[in-house]
Amino acid sequence: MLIAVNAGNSHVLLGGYEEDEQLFAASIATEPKWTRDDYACKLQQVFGLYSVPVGRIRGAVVSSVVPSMVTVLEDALRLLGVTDVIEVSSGVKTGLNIRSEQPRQVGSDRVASAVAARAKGKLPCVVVCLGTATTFTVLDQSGALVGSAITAGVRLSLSALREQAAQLPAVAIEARDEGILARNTADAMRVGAVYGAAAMVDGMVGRFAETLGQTPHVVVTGDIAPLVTRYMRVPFEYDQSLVLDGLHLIWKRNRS
Ligand SMILES: Nc1ncnc2c1ncn2[C@@H]1O[C@H](COP(=O)(O)OP(=O)(O)OP(=O)(O)O)[C@@H](O)[C@H]1O
Ligand SMILES: CC(C)(CO)[C@@H](O)C(=O)NCCC(=O)O
Repeated sequence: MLIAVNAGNSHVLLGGYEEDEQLFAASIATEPKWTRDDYACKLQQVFGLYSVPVGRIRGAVVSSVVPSMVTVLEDALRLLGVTDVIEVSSGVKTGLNIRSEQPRQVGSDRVASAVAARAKGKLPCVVVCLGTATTFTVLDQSGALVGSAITAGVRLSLSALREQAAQLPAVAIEARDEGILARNTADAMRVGAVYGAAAMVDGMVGRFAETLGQTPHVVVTGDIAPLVTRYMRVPFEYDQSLVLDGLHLIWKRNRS
């Protein structure tokens, strides 16, 4: 089994793959203070939870957008006996043409998602990730990564409002089935956050379409996606496993 690991700013996602099939996916918290031993214990629990004997794991591919997490996770995997570990960094073959002034700056999670989106073959394409940050990654007709947009994620913008505006409360993000006309502050913040994110995606996709000269395929991922997509107007595909699938493809490209 191959283990794909994506350390984001909020969660570490783990996926187990065998014969191109995802056998399990798990999400644990990103805790930058945790040591190799903390993560080794947590990973051992996750493998136990999904009935994966560690001896069955023949390798791992690790992507992290939190630099301090890379070594900790790799060392934790090695401690458990997983010795063949690839890190998604500049030396790794992804097959992706990144047309950026600084290709190395592009987050490895965005690279992995772009690799998976390109493999779907529906191009041009915009990958929308609704996580800690909201990101847009644009692939042209040839599958090259030609543009990006990064903004504050839905949860992050709500917590920034609470921290910076004295009269705004902490609110949990939830769906607003009562519609867009909020009549109290907490609901107004929810409408702003959730409908606002949906409208931003619609608007950004429209603008990317103008520049690409073609309507792109839209793939949405990230843990907030199910909440935001219900209010979106552009056609889209939801793929929860995009990052992990991309990591699996990167592993195959580098190890087969
Ligand atoms: N249980 C799961 N199984 C498979 N994929 C998952 C699971 N939970 C979350 N994901 C996917 O993992 C990716 C990252 O999740 P999430 O948005 O929670 O991370 P994050 O830490 O907030 O991300 P980032 O810091 O990169 O913005 C998303 O593509 C999401 O859809
Ligand atoms: C934008 C985030 C935080 C999204 O997880 C991550 O991909 C990242 O830290 N990227 C580095 C900058 C870039 O992707 O251009």
